Amino acid sequence: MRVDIEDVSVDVAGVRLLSDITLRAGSGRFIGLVGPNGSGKSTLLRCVYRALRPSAGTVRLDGAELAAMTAREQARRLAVLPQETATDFDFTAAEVVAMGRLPHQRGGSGRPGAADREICAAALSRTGTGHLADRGFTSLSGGEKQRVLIARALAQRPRVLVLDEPTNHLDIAQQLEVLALVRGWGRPGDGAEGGVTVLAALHDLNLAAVHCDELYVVAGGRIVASGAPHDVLTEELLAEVFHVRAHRVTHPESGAVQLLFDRIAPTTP
Ligand SMILES: Nc1ncnc2c1ncn2[C@@H]1O[C@H](COP(=O)(O)OP(=O)(O)OP(=O)(O)O)[C@@H](O)[C@H]1O
Repeated sequence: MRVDIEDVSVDVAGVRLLSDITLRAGSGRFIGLVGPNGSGKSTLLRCVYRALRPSAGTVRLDGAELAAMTAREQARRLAVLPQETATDFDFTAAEVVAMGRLPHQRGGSGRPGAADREICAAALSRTGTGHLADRGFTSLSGGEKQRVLIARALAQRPRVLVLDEPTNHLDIAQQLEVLALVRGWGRPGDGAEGGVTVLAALHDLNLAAVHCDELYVVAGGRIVASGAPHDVLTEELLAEVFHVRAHRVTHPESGAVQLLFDRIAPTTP
C-alpha cells in the first residue's frame, strides 16, 4: 500500500513543529526517518497514524485520504508501534496480541474466531513470544514487551506499519531480529502479499543503512535530504545535521554503507 504525505505542516500552540513535509513511500518499501533528537520524526509519524492532525497538508493511503477514514478503516490498513506505550494494563501477552484482531472482527465484537486465534498464535510464534503468552504484560522485560507489541501489530495484518524507534529496549541480536522480521512481512499467509510498507523512525544509522530502502533525514521539522542510504549518509550531511565526523566504510557482506563516528570538537568562541 502506498503512503503519500503531501505538504504536511504541524503547528502546536503557535509553535511550528513540522514544515511542508512531503514523503512518498511506494508499496512494500521500508522507509527510515532519521534525524537528531527533537527534529520531528515522532511528530510526523503521529500524523500518519492520526494521533495528531496536521495543520496543513494530507496523508493518503493508496490515494485515499486518511482524514476521511473511520478509525476502524484505518486500523484495518495500518498498525503502529508507538515510542511510548501505556504499560500499566493488566492483560496477558496473548490478550495484548489478540487486540490486534479487533479491527477485523465483525462489529468490533471482541469475540475472536478460529481464524483470529490462528493468526495470533502465528504472530506469537513468529516473534518468539509464544512462551510468554500467559504472562502478565506488565511483568515482561522491556525487550519482551516490545516483541509482544510487534506480535500485536503482526496480528493486525496491516498493509502499512508505523514504527517509532522499534529497536528501543532491544539487545543487538533482538534489534537485528526485529528488523529482519519486519522486512520479511508480506510472505504468503501474512495477509499482505506484495509486502508491507514500513515507515520507521530509527536512531541507529548503521541499522537504518542496512535495512531501509530509502531514508528521509529530518532536521528542525523539515526534510533536509532523502534517497538511498548510500547517497544520503554522506560525511557532509552527518557533520551538518548530527554534528559528528563520520568515516564511511562498506559492510563486507551486504555492501551497505556503514559509519564510524568521531565527535566533532566544539569550536571555542
Ligand atoms: N504537543 C507539543 N507541544 C509542544 N511541543 C511539542 C509537542 N510535541 C512535540 N513537541 C516538540 O516538537 C519537537 C519534535 O518532537 P518529536 O518528538 O517529533 O522529535 P523526534 O525527532 O521524534 O525526537 P526523538 O528522537 O528525541 O524522539 C520537539 O522539540 C518537541 O519538544
